[in-house]
Amino acid sequence: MPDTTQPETTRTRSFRLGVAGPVGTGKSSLIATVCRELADELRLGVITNDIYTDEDARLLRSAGVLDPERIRAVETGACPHTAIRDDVTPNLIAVEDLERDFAPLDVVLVESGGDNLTATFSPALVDAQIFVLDVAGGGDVARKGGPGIARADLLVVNKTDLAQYVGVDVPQMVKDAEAARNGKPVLALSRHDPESVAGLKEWVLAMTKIVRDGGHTPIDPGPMAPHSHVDENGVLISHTHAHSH
Ligand SMILES: Nc1nc2c(ncn2[C@@H]2O[C@H](COP(=O)(O)OP(=O)(O)OP(=O)(O)O)[C@@H](O)[C@H]2O)c(=O)[nH]1
Repeated sequence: MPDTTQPETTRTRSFRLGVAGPVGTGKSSLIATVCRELADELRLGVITNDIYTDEDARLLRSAGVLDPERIRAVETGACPHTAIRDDVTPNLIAVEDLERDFAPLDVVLVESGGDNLTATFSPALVDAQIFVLDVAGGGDVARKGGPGIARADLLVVNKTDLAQYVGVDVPQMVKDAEAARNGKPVLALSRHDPESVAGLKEWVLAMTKIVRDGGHTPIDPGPMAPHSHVDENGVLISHTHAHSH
């Protein structure tokens, strides 16, 4: 018997958690880790965003960490931040379809396409967001700031196992990140370090509870910085201010 004592929204609406960050910092791997660690405790779904392919979704399905049908891809066909900030409709439809098909889901993880340091999710799409950096991008990245680094709900400094090979001082990088974030949490993570993986698991569980209890207000980390990129026809597109597309 369906539970008719609760309003529709609370029965089908999941905690929507965005994962953004520059190309290759480990967003898909982090989502795979969350699924591996929490699939027994939480009912999970995943939406990936790629520009032209469903590669990230296929990679996650092949990792065998979640029922493959709970992992769906949105092909953005445009620069990744458009689909997570400016026109979130295809992503919202994908999230709502997943929530309906597998109701009730506890958490839907939405992976952004790899972009630059400035891409963050709109609060219209996700309730909270993780921004992922990695040590291989250089120890000074955290100091450079940007909306994701400064205001995402969690900043992850990933692949700490590689720090020794790229000459990065992880505690210093974390300290710099904390200084840029006004007390918001920073997690040094490596999938090879069980203690750090436990820290990630703990954060997701705690945030799930806070969002479920209505104790969290989604925030917009801030507008895009001016940037340019080449579209599929090789034409240079410049976005010179926050709302240029
Ligand atoms: N050494 C190490 N490598 C990692 C770790 N996490 C991810 N990687 C590797 O980093 C590379 C990129 O990881 P992905 O998870 O595909 O990164 P992504 O951010 O999803 O990449 P895009 O979707 O292309 O932006 C892969 O070769 C991963 O195996 C980690 O904790 N330690």
